Amino acid sequence: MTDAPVPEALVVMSREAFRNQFDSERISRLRALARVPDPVFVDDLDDPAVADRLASVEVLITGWGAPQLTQRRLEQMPRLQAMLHSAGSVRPHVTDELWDRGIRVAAVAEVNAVPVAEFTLAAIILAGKKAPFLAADRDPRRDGEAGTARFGRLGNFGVTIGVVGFSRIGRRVVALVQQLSSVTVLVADPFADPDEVRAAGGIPTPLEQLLPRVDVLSLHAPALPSTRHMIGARELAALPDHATVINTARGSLIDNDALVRECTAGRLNAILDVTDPEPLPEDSPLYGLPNVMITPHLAGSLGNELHRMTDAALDELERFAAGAPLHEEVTAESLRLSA
Ligand SMILES: NC(=O)C1=CN([C@@H]2O[C@H](COP(=O)(O)OP(=O)(O)OC[C@H]3O[C@@H](n4cnc5c(N)ncnc54)[C@H](O)[C@@H]3O)[C@@H](O)[C@H]2O)C=CC1
Ligand SMILES: O=C(O)C(=O)CO
Repeated sequence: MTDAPVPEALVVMSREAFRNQFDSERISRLRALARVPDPVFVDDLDDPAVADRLASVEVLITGWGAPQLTQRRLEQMPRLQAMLHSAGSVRPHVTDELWDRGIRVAAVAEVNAVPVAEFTLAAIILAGKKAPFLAADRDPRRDGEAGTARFGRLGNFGVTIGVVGFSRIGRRVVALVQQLSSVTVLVADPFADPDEVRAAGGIPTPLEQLLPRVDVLSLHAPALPSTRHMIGARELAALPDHATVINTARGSLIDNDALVRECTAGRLNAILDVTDPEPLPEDSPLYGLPNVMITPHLAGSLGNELHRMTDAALDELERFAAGAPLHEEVTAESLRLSA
């Protein structure tokens, strides 16, 4: 530690997020790293009762439920020096004014990538076994070969996996699937360095060449205007019969209507941790299909995995307080292609 002054910190997130992310041990660590007058956290920056805290705060630890830090809000925080985001994407919370004012921004997306990649590995293995679909199948013909054939080829030996987005999560998925005994991993990402993809065990492949070759398509690109419906009717039609689409990224990457058509026809299977819209309307045909497994956006953050994100944000606070470089600093430029 240096003799740098101890910064004043405040946690800004929903009450539920705070309860999930900050147990007494982590509140103690926060208090050891920073001056934290009461309240430790606020969920409403517009509450007049917190105006004094905003006037003196130097570091915000943000999370789910935090508002966007607009110019108006930043004017309430004249001493703010850093925003350390302890949840998934920082994008909805930031504005250019942060960087214009020289406020430093850090994220924990690398840490958040770990459980998403692990969930994806599990989904890929189960998709090979067709386990979620066979478990959900209520067709009396499901016993034996006839049952399994409805969902496609069975098994993980020799499968081809298509990874879209050599992102933080995509890279981890490519690394994790190397542990499977015999898989081919194709990677579509126009911004990735092909040598890095090859070094990780993937084969750089343009999306249109990847689609017809995969047993499993796993999406890991960020939600940007350029990625909206990147998997549309044409791309889904290019997938082989019985391929499984895994989406842990964002629902907007897929044209939902086209996916509904393919899955209702029984031609494709899907494992969806994210949907468009989210949640799906109660009458969405996707709910009733045995070839579709839907989880409620849980891949990245649930239960004890939230503590890993809190710890990573507190590690950033420790670095900030010591005047050390931040581990995952976000700049306006680094957000251009990012989640
Ligand atoms: N299900 C969950 O709980 C969670 C989902 N996510 C989502 O997972 C996805 C990946 O997150 P990260 O790995 O942090 O993303 P990231 O921010 O690391 O992704 C950036 C990379 O995506 C790639 N990319 C950009 N445009 C692309 C395109 N058109 N085609 C292919 N690749 C493209 C580029 O290589 C870029 O560097 C995001 O959509 C994110 O919102 C993230 C955390 C939790
Ligand atoms: O915030 C995100 O990006 C998530 O998807 C939840 O971890």
